[in-house]
Amino acid sequence: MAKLLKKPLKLALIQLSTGSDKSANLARARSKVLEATSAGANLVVLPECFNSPYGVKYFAKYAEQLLPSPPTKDQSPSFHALSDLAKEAKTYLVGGSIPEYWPETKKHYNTSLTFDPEGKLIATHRKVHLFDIDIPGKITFHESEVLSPGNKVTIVDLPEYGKVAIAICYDVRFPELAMIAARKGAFLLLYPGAFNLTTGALHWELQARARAMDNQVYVGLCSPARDMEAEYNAWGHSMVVDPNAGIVEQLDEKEGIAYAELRNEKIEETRRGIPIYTQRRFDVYPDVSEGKVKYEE
Ligand SMILES: NC(=O)CC(=O)C(=O)O
Repeated sequence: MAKLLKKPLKLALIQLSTGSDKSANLARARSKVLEATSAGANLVVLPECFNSPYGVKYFAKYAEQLLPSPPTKDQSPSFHALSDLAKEAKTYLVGGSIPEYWPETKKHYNTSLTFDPEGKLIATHRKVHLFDIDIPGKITFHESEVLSPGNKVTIVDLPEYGKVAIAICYDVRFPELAMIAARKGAFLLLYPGAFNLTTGALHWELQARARAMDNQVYVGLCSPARDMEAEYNAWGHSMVVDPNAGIVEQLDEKEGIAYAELRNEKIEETRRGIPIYTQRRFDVYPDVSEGKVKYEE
């Protein structure tokens, strides 16, 4: 069996307290990322909308221009803060997500930027599935009032470690995306995400464990910390799940960092024990990772 994860990797998910002051959010993210790398993290993840409050009315207000890449500091202070931070901390950094504006098309996106330890941008993922839901008496949310969807599966190859898939929050509910990434060789599926008190209680842990179980890979969900003063109350509970669907680490709702040591042996042991990877019946149903798939490495 080829090694999906070439050597052990220490993952850190930063469950960040965020507020309405973008500069303060960026400064707080910097101090927590440096704390994580001081503790030995090689790959650090920030939450969805880590530089702004999460809400339809905030997307345009906080949006930054990311294209053409690289943007200037005026166009995207967050791009430069993340790039500088990855370099300073000498880490792979998944910059949660930020609201993006592309003036040529006048479209907004919910976009995740990933940087390597030299500060180079190595992946961009625009949230593919927009969070449009209506649970009467509980929560109504329509990202599509402002945002446009991304249109690809995103996989990034970290040369020393292997392939990691990056998607955002509601994307976790679509098993096809995870399955495609896993079948293209990802050892880890990462989702910066901000579930809420309704959907978090229902499905946060279940989604993480289901994606891990279906694909026998590691899964990381990284939430903002809960703020009961904010209009949108994030669920928190950032967590890492192993390839056998076991919870390696899960936070409560407060600010914190979830750490996990990821090892290839755990993937191999899981796949040896329950060998669904070699038992698929593509003569009965199609392989979703083949054919017309838009993805980018
Ligand atoms: N915020 C999201 O995109 C998704 C979410 O909260 C959910 O799926 O539940």
